[in-house]
Amino acid sequence: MLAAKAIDKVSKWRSFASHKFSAPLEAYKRPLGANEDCCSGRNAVGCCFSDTLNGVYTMDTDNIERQKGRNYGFPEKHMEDFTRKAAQRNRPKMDRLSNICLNQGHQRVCMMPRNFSSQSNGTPSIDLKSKIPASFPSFVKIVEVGPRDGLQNEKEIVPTAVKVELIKMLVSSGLPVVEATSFVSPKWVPQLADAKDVLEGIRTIEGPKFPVLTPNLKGFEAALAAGAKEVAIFAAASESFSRSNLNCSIEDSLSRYRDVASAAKSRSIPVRGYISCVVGCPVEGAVPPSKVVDVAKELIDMGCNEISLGDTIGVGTPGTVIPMLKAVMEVVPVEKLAVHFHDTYGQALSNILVSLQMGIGIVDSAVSGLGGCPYAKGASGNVATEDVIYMLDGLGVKTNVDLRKVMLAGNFICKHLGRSPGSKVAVALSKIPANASKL
Ligand SMILES: CC(C)(COP(=O)([O-])OP(=O)([O-])OC[C@H]1O[C@@H](n2cnc3c(N)ncnc32)[C@H](O)[C@@H]1OP(=O)([O-])[O-])[C@@H](O)C(=O)NCCC(=O)NCCSC(=O)C[C@@](C)(O)CC(=O)[O-]
Repeated sequence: MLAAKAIDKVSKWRSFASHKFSAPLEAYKRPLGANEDCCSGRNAVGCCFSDTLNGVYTMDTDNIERQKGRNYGFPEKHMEDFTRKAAQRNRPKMDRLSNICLNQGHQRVCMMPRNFSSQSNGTPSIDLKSKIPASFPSFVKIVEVGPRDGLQNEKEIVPTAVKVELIKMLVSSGLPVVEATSFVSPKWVPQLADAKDVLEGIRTIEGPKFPVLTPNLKGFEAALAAGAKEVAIFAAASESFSRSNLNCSIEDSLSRYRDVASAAKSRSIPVRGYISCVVGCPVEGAVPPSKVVDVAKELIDMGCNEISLGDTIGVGTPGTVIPMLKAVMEVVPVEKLAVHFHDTYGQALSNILVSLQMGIGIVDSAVSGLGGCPYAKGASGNVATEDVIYMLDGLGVKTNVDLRKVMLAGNFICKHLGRSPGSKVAVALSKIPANASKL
């Protein structure tokens, strides 16, 4: 009797599962018909790029219609509308956008020309510049944070000579800013206890900027004594994270930073301000944009020349990042804003893309996707510099950074750390024969 009931339950589940999962999956495998849209929805550019990159792109719109009521935790107004009606509404826009990704038919990727580079070779068959929003920057400044954000979280302490060599390799790639180290308490972050020696090792390098993190006046004075010419202060939008990272409240940290900023001003030292947990905190969960705005305003008022908005644990998506950026842009001019995404859920590039579309022209990243914060459990590495450059090259956005040289730096540090390079670009290129790649 019991067995019969169980069999009945299993067969009901099977029929439910086959309806719920196989039908959409089959639809996903099916190539698009001539009259079907490859992309639909308000955030159509992101959808085009990410989904075409996954290969064949089709949608079971009826199934999506059924699931439309589902909310994945974002406010309704930020939900994407993938319905067939939306597709029809967006048809003219999509017709224009489809040129970006689909000149090669409905079936395959748009970002992978045969030479395995994201750059078009020769004359581009499509005019990308005319497709992107006017606010999209033509140049992006990449702030390389690998030697600091990347190495602060490594279990094994990396020798100073290796750090110095890494910085030199990164500089040789053309990176304009390489965050070198932190002058924080060595009890809190022993990995960067050699900050003074690292700065000594790069003292003679001219050209790029080497900002260092300073959590208080003690760190600021030590950094200047060691030759630092730029510093960064780092606050949080979440009270809990501030306490675990800095051992004090947000207000107390800001009060310390006012002292640092005023000391820096008197010596003409530029100060970058970080805000951590701009969309989510490992303890408090979702962080409302208003909290980020409050801290951003304080940092800008105390004289920071740049504010870097950090998704410390990498939980953001365009759905949460866009409203946060919109709110912060009310109090900080867009040219002073940078974005700093960790890639825990694989959303970093999408988040960067929407940030660029909103006019932001400064992006933080770490070679080979190194990184994570020792006081943010579960945070994965930063977005990989290689992947950011690959995307920007593909968009025709200038960085003046040589991707191959960044990859060499990535190989170097990963070899030292005993792991394979972590960028998607490095993984992809490792799978194709060397002579097939013209990257
Ligand atoms: C802020 C403190 C110092 C407070 O730490 P505390 O224990 O509250 O401070 P304290 O004043 O009681 O000092 C404790 C000891 O540290 C010394 N000390 C105090 N300050 C310094 C200093 N500057 N340099 C060197 N030593 C220092 C101080 O002299 C004393 O030494 P003792 O008397 O015990 O021998 C500590 O919490 C700290 O160092 N925190 C830094 C944590 C950190 O570096 N986190 C990672 C960077 S943030 C991040 O990664 C996020 C970001 C930026 O990437 C963006 C994102 O992704 O969101």
